[in-house]
Amino acid sequence: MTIEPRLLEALSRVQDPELRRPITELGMVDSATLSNGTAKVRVLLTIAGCPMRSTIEADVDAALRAVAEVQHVELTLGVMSPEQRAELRESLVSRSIPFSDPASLTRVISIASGKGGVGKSSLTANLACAMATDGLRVGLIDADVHGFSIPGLLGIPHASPTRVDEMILPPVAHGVKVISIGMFVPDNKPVIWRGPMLHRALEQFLTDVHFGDLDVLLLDLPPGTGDIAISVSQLLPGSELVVITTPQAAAAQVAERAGSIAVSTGQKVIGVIENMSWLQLPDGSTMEVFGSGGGMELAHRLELVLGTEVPLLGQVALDPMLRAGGDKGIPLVISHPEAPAALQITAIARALTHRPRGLAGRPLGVSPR
Ligand SMILES: Nc1ncnc2c1ncn2[C@@H]1O[C@H](COP(=O)(O)OP(=O)(O)OP(=O)(O)O)[C@@H](O)[C@H]1O
Repeated sequence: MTIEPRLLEALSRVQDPELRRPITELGMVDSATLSNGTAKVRVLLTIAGCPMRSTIEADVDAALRAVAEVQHVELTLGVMSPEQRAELRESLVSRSIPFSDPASLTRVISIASGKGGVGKSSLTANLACAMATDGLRVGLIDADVHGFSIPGLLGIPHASPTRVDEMILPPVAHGVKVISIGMFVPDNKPVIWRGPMLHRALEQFLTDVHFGDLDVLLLDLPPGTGDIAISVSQLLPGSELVVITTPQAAAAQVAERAGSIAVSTGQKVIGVIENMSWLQLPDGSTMEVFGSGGGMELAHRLELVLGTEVPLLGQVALDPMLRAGGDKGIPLVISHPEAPAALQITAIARALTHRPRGLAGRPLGVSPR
């Protein structure tokens, strides 16, 4: 195997679109020679039917043509042998959950709600896209076993992960690496597993799915205080919780239960988001369709229960375009980033990711009830 150093340098700038690592590090460059202005390169794909074949081909071609001495490119594509794939897998797959390592720099944030329909999944999808738009490396796990809506909200309702032997590569939508329990059950049927089955499924996701280095991992939890919330706290002890509510007093009371689960799981509740806070009318006035004050009330209640500071991270207006964006699979923060609701979500995303080391989630010195 010969690899010409100038070509190697150029090829090190080509990333495998799924593994997000330079192809030179993944053992994909089989040979690369340069003679009389012709670069002859052989690149090995991880699997025969690699869906990213043409992207890799184009990226390699462009990288080689950027080398001053190269006038012609002769690129051939091959496929890794089972031994080469095993070697690659060994280098990538860790048998433990990378995000539970105390040294992990990934911020893990679970999004919870007291009941369904408050916009938890819509906000999670938009928050993830807002973070990715800000240049962060974002993963999103749809753990809402009662209704896997995240792939649809992100425009990839039928996407399935790519498998390289036992390694699972998540599909990417709007710059977010997405995995959903729905991608592993036949016909996207709701899952009726409970307790240990769910725990095992989540554990497998977190271990086998290769997310690569992430800045943030968001989890869309099922509404209420179910088994998944407990599993998340056990499998990802460093994970933090955000609770979504609507402005209605009754909704805030139900949401308090979802937040106060943190007392027993030991998770930090880092804030509350109030969704559907008001509707902007054509004359410029606002209508509080679902009442007001629920977000603030929930934040106060959780502070009392948990004995830690729980800020209201923001309020998001009702916006028919947000609903339409969800139906089309293009989140509002992407399609209409200037819309008030999109700006509110982006501000919350920034508050979550650029949090100064404040009191949020830390004991206030008040005894929990
Ligand atoms: N701010 C908003 N403005 C307008 N529509 C919204 C807003 N937030 C959510 N919706 C709409 O409300 C409905 C419920 O939202 P979503 O499915 O995200 O809720 P959820 O809390 O995740 O529910 P579940 O947990 O039952 O899946 C959807 O049709 C969604 O488009």
